Amino acid sequence: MDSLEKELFGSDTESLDSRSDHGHDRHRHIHEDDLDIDDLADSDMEHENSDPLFQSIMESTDDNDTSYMPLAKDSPPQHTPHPHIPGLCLHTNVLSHEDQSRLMQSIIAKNFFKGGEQNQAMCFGQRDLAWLDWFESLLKDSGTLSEPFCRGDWTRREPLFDQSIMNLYHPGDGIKPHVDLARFEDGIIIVSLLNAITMDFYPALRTMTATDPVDGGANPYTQTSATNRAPAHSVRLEPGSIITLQGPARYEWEHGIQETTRDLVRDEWINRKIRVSITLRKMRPQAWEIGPTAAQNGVADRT
Ligand SMILES: O=C(O)CCC(=O)C(=O)O
Ligand SMILES: [Fe+2]
Repeated sequence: MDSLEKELFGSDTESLDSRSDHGHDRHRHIHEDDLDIDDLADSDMEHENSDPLFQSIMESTDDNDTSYMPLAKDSPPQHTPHPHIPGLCLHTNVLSHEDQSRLMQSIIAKNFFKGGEQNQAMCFGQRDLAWLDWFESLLKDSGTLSEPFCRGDWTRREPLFDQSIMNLYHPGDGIKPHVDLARFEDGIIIVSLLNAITMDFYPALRTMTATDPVDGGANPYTQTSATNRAPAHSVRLEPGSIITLQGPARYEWEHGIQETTRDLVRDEWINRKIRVSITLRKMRPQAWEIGPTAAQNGVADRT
């Protein structure tokens, strides 16, 4: 456990860890005006060490278990477009341990998951995401947003992101296959922290377009798709990695995470551990006009 503490809060060890659970009663909706602008100021070690989420991360660590994937610190970022899903690109080795620690410290300091009692938090606007400028530079410097992996039309938009969902997964937790709602623009990124998980992709039962009504109106879209479908493709999301979704990957494919405690990775079952993800998106202008109710409905249903 000492090793994880080092990893999280200033480190020279090789790996990080995490996981979560959900339920829609447990969603926490955060609006800019509700938040203190205290960024990392209160993220001192004492606070983190007494935080139940931090404790839970610590408890999920098993020094003898090497199944979680170390982040190759000295490896450069790699950008791998998916061979069968146009617009999906996996970017590995983007966030170092220090980068992940910085984000985790910020999440814990903001108490977004209420010490681990809630598994999803949404932020509208940028005010509570004190790390966003730094993070956008990191994305650009790492080549994650470069052509041909990401189209310039969205990577040059201002602001790049103004909506965020943070998800906490404990072993056994998942997220049902879904296409992200029409109220978000094309160009979505998902950042994986702490531990690896497998994300599955399915051809969408109902595809979407960039011009669908933001409220789903005439073309209602259900987040929850039919069960019992075998995924067409699976992608292993390592800690420190990012996936970018644009075009078909964003509108014509569903993504989801199975509710299971272990994933089959290259013939080997790997137990899940606590994982945190950050999804960053930009609201379509019309979605802001609909107001906070529509914005609140923008959360993926993790029940
Ligand atoms: O947690 C993840 O990796 C996926 C989250 C997601 O799909 C969403 O918030 O829409
Ligand atoms: Fe999603």
